[in-house]
Amino acid sequence: MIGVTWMLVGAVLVLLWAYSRWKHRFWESKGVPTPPVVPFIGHMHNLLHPDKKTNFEGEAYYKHGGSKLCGFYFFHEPLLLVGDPEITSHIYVKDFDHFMDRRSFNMSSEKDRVMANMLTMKTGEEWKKLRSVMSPTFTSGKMKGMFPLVCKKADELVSFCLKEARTKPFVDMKYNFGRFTMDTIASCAFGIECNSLVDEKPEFAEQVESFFKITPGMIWRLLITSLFPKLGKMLNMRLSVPAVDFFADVARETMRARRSGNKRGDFLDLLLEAEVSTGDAEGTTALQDDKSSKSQQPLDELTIISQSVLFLAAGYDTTASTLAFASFLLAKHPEIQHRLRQELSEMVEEHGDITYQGIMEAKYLDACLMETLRLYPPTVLLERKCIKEYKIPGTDVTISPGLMVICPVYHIHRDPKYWPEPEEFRPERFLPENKANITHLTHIPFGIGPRNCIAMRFALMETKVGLAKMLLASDVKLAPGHEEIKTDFGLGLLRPKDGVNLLLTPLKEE
Ligand code: HEM
Repeated sequence: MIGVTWMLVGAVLVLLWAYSRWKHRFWESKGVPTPPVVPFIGHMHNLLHPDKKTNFEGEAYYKHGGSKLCGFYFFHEPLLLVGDPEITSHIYVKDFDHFMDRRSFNMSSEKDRVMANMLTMKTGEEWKKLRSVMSPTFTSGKMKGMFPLVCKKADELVSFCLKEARTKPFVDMKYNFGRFTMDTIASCAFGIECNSLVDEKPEFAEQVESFFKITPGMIWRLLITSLFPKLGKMLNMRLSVPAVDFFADVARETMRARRSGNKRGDFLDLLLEAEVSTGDAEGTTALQDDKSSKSQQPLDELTIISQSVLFLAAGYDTTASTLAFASFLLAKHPEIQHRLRQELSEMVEEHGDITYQGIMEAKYLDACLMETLRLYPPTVLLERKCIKEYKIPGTDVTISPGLMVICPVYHIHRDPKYWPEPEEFRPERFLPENKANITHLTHIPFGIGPRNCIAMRFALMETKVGLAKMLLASDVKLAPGHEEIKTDFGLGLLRPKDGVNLLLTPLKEE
């Protein structure tokens, strides 16, 4: 009897193994190279491990995919890594109607309603409608209107950093830039003064940090809800962090105050004005309602709150990390810092102050930021979901709806095929006279095509003002013992791991 049981167990295992082998032949059958695969789990152990993920994708990109195409498996689910710029231009731009969506998550818990309604999570027509309502926030006219506010916050940042430099052995610029970007986005988008640079315990900035901390619990919840959605629903598993509720309350209160108060012409007003008739916060959103899609989109409370929380989170980390990496690179390369300061001083001399036009025309400032974003793109991967069957141009590979396509931004940005001596910090690559040498779609820190970063103009203005004000006020050097930077790739976001510690020397009498 025991012998029969063991034989049955053995037969089941062999069948399961054969099934797994068959599933893992998907890419082979299409002629797409794949790194060695582990039965049942595929490449999941590498893809979910924050420390291994980027190296693994790099190895796949260069060694197996020849910088073009490479197949992965998340358990048995196939994913496609696309590095070739020509194919990328088809998938992300020309044939965007086949790849409009990003990955979807099974968010069945009531507590995930705010996250589930963010622009980043929306799909198809709903995404299109919401994006067109939100896009006017970032026209150049709106940017000019926000410029004085950004300058005010940058002045506060500079005086805070110089004050710290007098009393501390070094200044943690990642921490301070994070407070600056939090205050700036809260002020520009909502008129909220959260004073993160002044408060001893800045609540906004501390809450927002929890969005970016990966915990084992989070990974488990993600795994369970994606592999066993019914179990996730039964257990009412929440994917969003509790800080979402904190920011949702802030957005709700600000919205109510704004309805009865003055308009500022900011992001919140824009969304409130789109709310031409009252939506139902408890039910489906106006964007889901076909009857309401005639001309003007009435936005319901939930949609407005979700986008507000998204802006606070998205506006905080990406720009703060960019500024922190830029200040680190400039401290490491004093000759580049000197040249940049010279350009900035000439700009101030010509325009009398830091002006919108001056900042936008400063070519070396732009080149330094572009080179920082090449070496340290805050978003290391771009994802799209195939929504209609698609034959990849120039290949015999056809992919079906549901398949995820991944563009490895970080590795493309460091591919020696496109960037000679890719590890070197060389802003000249982006000066107007050299820009023609850059291969199209090999510098993509803000993403690609119609679903790229909606706030790119704002992010560039904010980082340029922050950096310019900082460098005009102070010389920056690496603090002893902090000559190298450690990076963290969790959740596909690249951030400095243990802060960016610099020595600041004021350039003017205080
Ligand atoms: C240096 C700063 C920033 C960088 C490098 C950056 C980068 C990106 C990237 C790579 C994407 C994905 C694009 C794609 O899939 O093709 C994205 C999307 C997005 N970003 Fe940014 N971002 C920055 C700042 C900001 C700021 C300040 C905000 C808000 C105020 C913001 C809001 C968004 C939103 C809402 C999306 C989703 C767009 C959509 O799905 O339609 N980003 N960003």
